[in-house]
Amino acid sequence: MTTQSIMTVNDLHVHVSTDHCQVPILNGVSFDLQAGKVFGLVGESGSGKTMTCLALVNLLPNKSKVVRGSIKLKNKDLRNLSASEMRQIRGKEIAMIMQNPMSAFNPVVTIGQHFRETLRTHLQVTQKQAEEMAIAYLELMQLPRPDLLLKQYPFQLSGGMLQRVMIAIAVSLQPSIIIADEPTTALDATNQLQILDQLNMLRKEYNTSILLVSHDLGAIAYLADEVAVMNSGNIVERAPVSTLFNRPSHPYTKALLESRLSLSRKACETLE
Ligand SMILES: Nc1ncnc2c1ncn2[C@@H]1O[C@H](COP(=O)(O)OP(=O)(O)OP(=O)(O)O)[C@@H](O)[C@H]1O
Repeated sequence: MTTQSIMTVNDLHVHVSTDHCQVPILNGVSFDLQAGKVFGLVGESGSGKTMTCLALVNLLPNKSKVVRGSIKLKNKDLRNLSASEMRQIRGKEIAMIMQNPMSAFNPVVTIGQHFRETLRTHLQVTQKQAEEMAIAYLELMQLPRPDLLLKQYPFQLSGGMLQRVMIAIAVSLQPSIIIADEPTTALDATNQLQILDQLNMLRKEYNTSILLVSHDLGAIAYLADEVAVMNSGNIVERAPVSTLFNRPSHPYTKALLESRLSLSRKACETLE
């Protein structure tokens, strides 16, 4: 089967301005995302994973900016788009699922309003059609009683349910790419597995490309086809998932895998 490249990131450099100088945060990051494939991004805290994700959707924090490189979505360079063109791309073409689902929702707005607003911003649908679509996508994410769920407020749902609602909203626009930055970190083990299974279902069902950022190497091994390892704003190694875990070549990758293994060993010893 041939693979289709959806996004190509080439030589991406991001700097943060301080009062005195420009601090490099990303130093020439390159990768591509393929339809129906999961690309995993791993690396220690502060290595630049989140900044990479934010750069792709033009949501870098204040004082930081892309200074070099290209981000091509289906051959269109996102760096040349206006703010309003970029708003159309976010959601419709590229959806983001973040670590803390609660912060993605307005606490005084019901799930139904969130859903309808997202759909009606991007698609020409009536309130009734938006409601029917919302119910269908909540069902797809195996959420019980979607009709009741639409009337509830975010704080009335558990973290796992809210994360699934966020994914349902993201998927309802059938984006080509889902950027999932630590999507399971805030969840317990059962919910973590469910979310990973649902992301897996989405890439198979809709051929969605997924950029999965996680410090959880188990989650990466479970879902990713290819993995890139980041260190200090650089991708130091990139390989198919089984190669990376079985035959890591870069010393930093070896150290990262070893440190996680020794943590698991220590946890097992504590339990013995
Ligand atoms: N809002 C910001 N303003 C300036 N610098 C930032 C900002 N957010 C992050 N940074 C810096 O950018 C670098 C990369 O951070 P980033 O959040 O991308 O790391 P990460 O790999 O996602 O880490 P983590 O796993 O802890 O989320 C770090 O040096 C960090 O201090």
